[in-house]
Amino acid sequence: MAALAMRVINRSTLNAAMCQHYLAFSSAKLQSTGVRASEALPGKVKIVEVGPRDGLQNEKTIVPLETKIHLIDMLSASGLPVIETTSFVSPKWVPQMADQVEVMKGISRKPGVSYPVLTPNLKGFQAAVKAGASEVAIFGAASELFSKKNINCSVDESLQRFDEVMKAAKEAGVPVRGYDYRPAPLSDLSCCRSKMNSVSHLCRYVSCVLGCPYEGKVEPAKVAHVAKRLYSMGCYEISLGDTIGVGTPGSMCEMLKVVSREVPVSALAVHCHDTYGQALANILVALHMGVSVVDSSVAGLGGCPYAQGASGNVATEDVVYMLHGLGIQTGVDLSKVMDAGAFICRSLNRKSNSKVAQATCKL
Ligand SMILES: CC(C)(COP(=O)([O-])OP(=O)([O-])OC[C@H]1O[C@@H](n2cnc3c(N)ncnc32)[C@H](O)[C@@H]1OP(=O)([O-])[O-])[C@@H](O)C(=O)NCCC(=O)NCCSC(=O)C[C@@](C)(O)CC(=O)[O-]
Repeated sequence: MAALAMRVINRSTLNAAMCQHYLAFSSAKLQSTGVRASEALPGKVKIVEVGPRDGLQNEKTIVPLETKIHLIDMLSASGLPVIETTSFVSPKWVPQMADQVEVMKGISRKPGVSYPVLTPNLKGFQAAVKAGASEVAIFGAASELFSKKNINCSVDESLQRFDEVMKAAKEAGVPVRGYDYRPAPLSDLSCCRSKMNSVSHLCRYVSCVLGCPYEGKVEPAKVAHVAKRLYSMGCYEISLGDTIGVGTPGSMCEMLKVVSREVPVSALAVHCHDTYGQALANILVALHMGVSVVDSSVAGLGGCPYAQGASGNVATEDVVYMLHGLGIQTGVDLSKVMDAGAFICRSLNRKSNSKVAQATCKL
């Protein structure tokens, strides 16, 4: 009994210390900007829906093309501003994404919505542009072993490949606005997107920012190094991926503190998998620290084929529910996202991972 009490005390002391650390950092940051704590959360958040790509890439059975297209069209009808649509990666590595050109052809592009696609190298970039992609995402990692398993090269080699993608795009005369484009305030995004619809620009991922399935703990300095390189290459948005969902509010806070010394927080997004049930708490910490772009996956689908044991992304339904509950605007119609979630779960013959969808079903 005494041992149990001691464990409880130790844990609460630890939590209190973590909280104090987080609050001290937030309030120092807030004081320097003159903002009161109650006003600290962003008024608007951009949700990047990754379900059709991150959500489906790990499915063992090939999802029919029509299902993918219908899912994307349902998601765009819900008001989501960005829908990561597919990957231009090797079909030998990720067979589920082999229909990328047909997916791009089949979707009904809604004005004002961005449909980025994943590209690991020059070959993928060229194919994506040929298929009419208006935005591409490159994806690196903060962990050497994960980089090797995921894209078959070291972190440095991957950065060289991304640099090549940038240069080739420039030489080929492909307008890559990512070089000097910075996201406009969210209120201006719709006009900005309509101007960007015909161009390609680059954004995105650093994986394993809070832990690696092969290396364990990842130092925030490594994350900051890769994020800084991507940012200085011209990526307008760097999404920090907790690929295996091991992060906690404490480690998220620590990592963001280090990364935001190198990359402005306005250019950072968070991408949280929910393996340990920490994703919403981690997102809330990120919002308090100034992040206003959040990745999520409808019905909490997903996982990375090269990160065994990683569960899906945080569910879009749950993120929207939390943000709206905090009075934060997203422009997303929750009931329509839930319809999209119900559709894909029926198609895959599986229960939704979204708590909001589960709760609503029971009501
Ligand atoms: C990067 C490669 C291609 C290197 O793969 P490789 O085998 O080292 O490449 P290679 O250059 O030796 O080429 C081998 C073959 O692939 C072809 N190839 C080469 N490039 C392409 C391409 N772009 N598209 C289509 N085909 C391609 C190439 O033409 C050749 O074909 P072959 O001559 O054998 O017939 C491979 O490792 C790959 O495709 N990896 C992708 C892995 C992946 O998609 N992982 C999941 C996404 S990452 C993720 O989920 C994490 C994230 C983003 O969500 C964030 C988070 O949660 O942390």
